[in-house]
Amino acid sequence: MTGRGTIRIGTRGSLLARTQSGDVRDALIEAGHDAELVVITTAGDLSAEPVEKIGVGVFTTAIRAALHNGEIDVAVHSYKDLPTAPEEGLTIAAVPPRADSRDALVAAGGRVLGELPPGSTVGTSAPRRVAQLNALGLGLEIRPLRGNLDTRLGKVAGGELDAVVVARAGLVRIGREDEVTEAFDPVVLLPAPAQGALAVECRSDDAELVSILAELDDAPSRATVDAERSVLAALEAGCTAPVGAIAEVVESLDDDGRVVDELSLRAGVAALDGSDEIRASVVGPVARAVELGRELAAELLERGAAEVMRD
Ligand SMILES: NCc1[nH]cc(CCC(=O)O)c1CC(=O)O
Repeated sequence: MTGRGTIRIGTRGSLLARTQSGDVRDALIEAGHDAELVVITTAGDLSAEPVEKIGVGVFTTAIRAALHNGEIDVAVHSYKDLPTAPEEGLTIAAVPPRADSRDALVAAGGRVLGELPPGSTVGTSAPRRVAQLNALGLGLEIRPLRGNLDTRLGKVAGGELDAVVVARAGLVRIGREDEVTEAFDPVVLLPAPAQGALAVECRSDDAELVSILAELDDAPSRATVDAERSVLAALEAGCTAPVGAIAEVVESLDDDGRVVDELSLRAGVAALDGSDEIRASVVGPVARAVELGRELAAELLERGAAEVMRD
């Protein structure tokens, strides 16, 4: 037990947010600390507008404000929702073991993507998903989609859409992974940088809490997220940009035949209408995660990524 009293964890009110914050609370309790959830309503929860309209960071600003003013001690974010710029006075003290980073299709009739005929309606608002789905050239009708996961899945069950594309991790967290009809290999659809990862944040000057939370950190998960977000930052793009990235820790053999961990990173950008797409990949030391991301972004830019994203 710590002498500091109950650790207050700020969370959005959605089932997904409460579940993932609840996991962090449970991990803290498991480690012998007192912790509780404090639900905070964000502008993103109140608006049905596409995220590109209401702005990057819409889900996280209110929670960070509560952290700054001391209403809460810890914020648990979906890492992919965080702007790439670091927040003054706050520290990401832990990246817990990451969930599946892949995007998932939930289609009527249990169909996979290749079974959807041209003209099928597929709901998703993320420009990254729109662009990559269009680039596949399947003649799909991409429709805007917002709201919590329950609302999104309801559009398929209710017959309004033939399919939706969402993050598989979100469905796993709310116990609805059974509804996934296809988990997209990144070769088909590159996930959002940091998808499936959590960022556990606290005030930088709360040294005691920084070290308590550090016990929840998973180094490989942090390395993959650092690499992916480094691509995004170097492209000067935000979480609503048509940028996909996935990093994985893979085993390889060094010059002496010893098994060593390396970081494999793939990333790409696509034009919203699918008319153009650029992808690249790199493999290197895990300790160079951020540099590898920057190098990959530089290659993408050299090959015209800025122009592709503008189209
Ligand atoms: N943009 C919304 C969002 N932010 C985090 C998740 C859940 C998955 C995750 O933690 O990456 C989702 C839903 C989705 O993209 O389908």
